[in-house]
Amino acid sequence: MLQLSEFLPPRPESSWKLIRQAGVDNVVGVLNGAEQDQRMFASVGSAGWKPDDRDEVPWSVAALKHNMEIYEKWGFTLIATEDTAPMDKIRLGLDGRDEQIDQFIEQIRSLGHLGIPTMAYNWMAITTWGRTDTRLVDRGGAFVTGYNQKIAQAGPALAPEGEISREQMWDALDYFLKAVVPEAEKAGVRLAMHPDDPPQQIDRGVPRIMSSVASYRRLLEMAPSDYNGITFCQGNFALMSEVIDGEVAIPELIREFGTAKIPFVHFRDVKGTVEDFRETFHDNGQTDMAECLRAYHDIGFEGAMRPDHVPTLEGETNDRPGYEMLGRLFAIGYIRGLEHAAYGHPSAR
Ligand SMILES: O=C(O)[C@@H](O)[C@@H](O)[C@H](O)[C@H](O)CO
Repeated sequence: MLQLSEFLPPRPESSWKLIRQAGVDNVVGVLNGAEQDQRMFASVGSAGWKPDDRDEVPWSVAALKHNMEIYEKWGFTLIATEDTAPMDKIRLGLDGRDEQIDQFIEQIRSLGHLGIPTMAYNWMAITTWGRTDTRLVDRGGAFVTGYNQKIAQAGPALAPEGEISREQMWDALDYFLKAVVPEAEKAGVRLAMHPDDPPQQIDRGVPRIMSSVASYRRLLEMAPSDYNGITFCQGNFALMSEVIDGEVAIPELIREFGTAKIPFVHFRDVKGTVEDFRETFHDNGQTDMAECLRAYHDIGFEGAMRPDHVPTLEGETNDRPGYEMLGRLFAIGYIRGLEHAAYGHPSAR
C-alpha cells in the first residue's frame, strides 16, 4: 500500500473533509511560518497561505506536536514534513550556517521523537519553485502553471552574476550532509532532497545544482546512507536533460534509485522542456504514469506519495496556483486507480 498523502499547512479548512472523503489518511505538512510556508506562493506571485501567529519555534517538538494534534482531529496522520527552518546560509556556505544546521538538526530530532519518518528539503537558495504564468488555459478551461526561461531570466537578478559558484554550493552540500546524515540515522528520519524547480542550471545569478539525474547520483554517492534520500518529484525529473534526451525514462529511474533512496514521491507531470513547459492534469502529460506505478510496485515502494501541483478548476480563485482543491481530488482518484491496477486491489493483495 502506498501512503497516499496530501500537502496541507497546519491550519484547517473545511475543504480538508473532501480530502478525507477521497480516501487520503496521511498528511505531508509545512511548518507554521517556516521557510517553505513563507516562500510557497510568494515565488509564483500569489498570496496563498498566511501563517498563524503562534508563540512556538516551528521546528520544535512542541510545535510539531501541536500540528500533529490538529491533523489528527481531522483524521489525518502526519507522516512527513516538507519545510525547514531557513537554510540559505547552509545552501550557500555562508557565515552563520552552523546555527542553521543546528536548527535543521533540531527538526530531525523533533521528527524522530514524534515518530514522523520523513523530512523533505531542497537546495534552492533565495527562492523556491518559479513560474512565469499561473493562468495558462488547459483542458476545458482549467488553469495550469507554466514556465518560459527567456521571460524568467529577463527578470531582476537574485544575485550578481558570478558571485555564487556551483562548486561553492556543492561544497556547502557536502559540509551539510556530513553534519546531518548521522543525526538522521540516529533519529530514524529519512532526508529527502527535492529537485530544483525548474531543474535549470542557474536562476537569475543563483546556481541550481539539484537539476539533473547526474547531480542526484552525485548526492547519493556523497553520503551513502538510506537516510540520505530523494523526494522523487516526477514533474521535475521529467524535465531533466537525461530524461528529455531519452537517455533514461522516469520508470527506469524509479528502479535505479529503489526504495532505499526514495522515501517520498511527488506525483505530477508536465509538457515541454525546461526552456518552456506547462504543467498538466495527471493523466495528460508526457510521462507514462501507469508504468511509473508499475515500477513503484516492482521496487516494493510503500512510502509517502502525494499529488503535487494540480490544475485550478471551474469556480476556484487560483489564489494558490497548483494547490487548489478540486484538481487534488481528481489527482487522488487517478493515483488510487493506478495503484490498484499496479499493486492489485487491497482484497486481492
Ligand atoms: O515541485 C515543486 O515545485 C513543489 O513540490 C513545490 O511546490 C513544493 O511543494 C513547495 O516548494 C513546498 O515544499
